[in-house]
Amino acid sequence: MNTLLPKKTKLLTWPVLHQGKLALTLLVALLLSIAACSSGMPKTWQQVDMFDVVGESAASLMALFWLWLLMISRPRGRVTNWLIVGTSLYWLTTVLDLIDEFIKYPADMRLFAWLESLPVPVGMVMISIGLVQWLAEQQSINRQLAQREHFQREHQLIDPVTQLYNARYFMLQLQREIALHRLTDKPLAVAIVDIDGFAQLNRRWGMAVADNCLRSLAGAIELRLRAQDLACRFTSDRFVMLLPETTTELATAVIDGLHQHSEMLQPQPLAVTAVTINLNDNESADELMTRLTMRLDWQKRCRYADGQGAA
Ligand SMILES: Nc1nc2c(ncn2[C@@H]2O[C@H](COP(=O)(O)OP(=O)(O)OP(=O)(O)O)[C@@H](O)[C@H]2O)c(=O)[nH]1
Repeated sequence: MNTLLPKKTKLLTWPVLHQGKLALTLLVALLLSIAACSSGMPKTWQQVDMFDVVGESAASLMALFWLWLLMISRPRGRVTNWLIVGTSLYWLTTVLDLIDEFIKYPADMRLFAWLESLPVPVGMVMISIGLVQWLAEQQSINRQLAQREHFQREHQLIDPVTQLYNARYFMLQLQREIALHRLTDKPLAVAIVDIDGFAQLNRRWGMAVADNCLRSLAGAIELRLRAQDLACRFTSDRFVMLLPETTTELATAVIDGLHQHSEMLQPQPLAVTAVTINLNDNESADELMTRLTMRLDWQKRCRYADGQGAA
């Protein structure tokens, strides 16, 4: 079952936006009916063809229903005007057609015969123009919706605190870079940076200060990267860097610089543990990241054992 469809369509909504057009159409229908009835003589019951009456009534009711649907569903505008005026013309001719079943006009009176037939093609042409413009309008709306959806998808990949891309985006880019690495065989390095004692920093200074620390570190990381590199927030206090065409020596220099930078950060100096590794042959993105985080955890244990990390 399609759960996107509304459970109940409200057909009895008053067409607030088009009540002027509705009133005008009904007034014209009334005037035409009075003019038609007063211009001819009523037919006897023997002259009335009930099959025709049923057919004409159904056509008239359906046209009125289409008009109503347009009026309750469409906004004001050019496309709507084409559709409503065209459908109104068509409906008015069906009303005259129905009256014609009960009224016999004088033989020399051609006016109502014309009014019954001429507005039909005009109305049909207007409806067709409206439908073509409706199609163009719908395509434009679809394009806008697609752009909005793309924008939202992009924003789901961005960490709201640091405005860096998140882990999901990092993994997508890593897979892409690994595929490129296999073609070019150029070195590919990844680095991970973890703040020491971030939970304690949170407890001591509060969330707002801790968030500022995350932003400062994110800024410091971005400062050290080249245009082709990528930095992302990986988990709570962990950042990852993707460093294409980078040897271990170069990547180590980047994270050494980051150590110095983080110790001078405002509002709070940070101690960080950082590790970098290069992609091995035939290694997948997941395997690379598992190796990287295992190396980081080992490094943290060593730092804490040496008394360098936070308590
Ligand atoms: N301010 C802030 N804190 C966060 C955010 N996301 C996660 N945290 C907190 O970050 C802390 C991370 O704790 P841990 O993973 O133990 O990190 P740690 O205290 O640095 O421990 P080690 O990594 O072993 O040094 C937790 O207290 C989380 O509640 C965030 O967006 N902002």
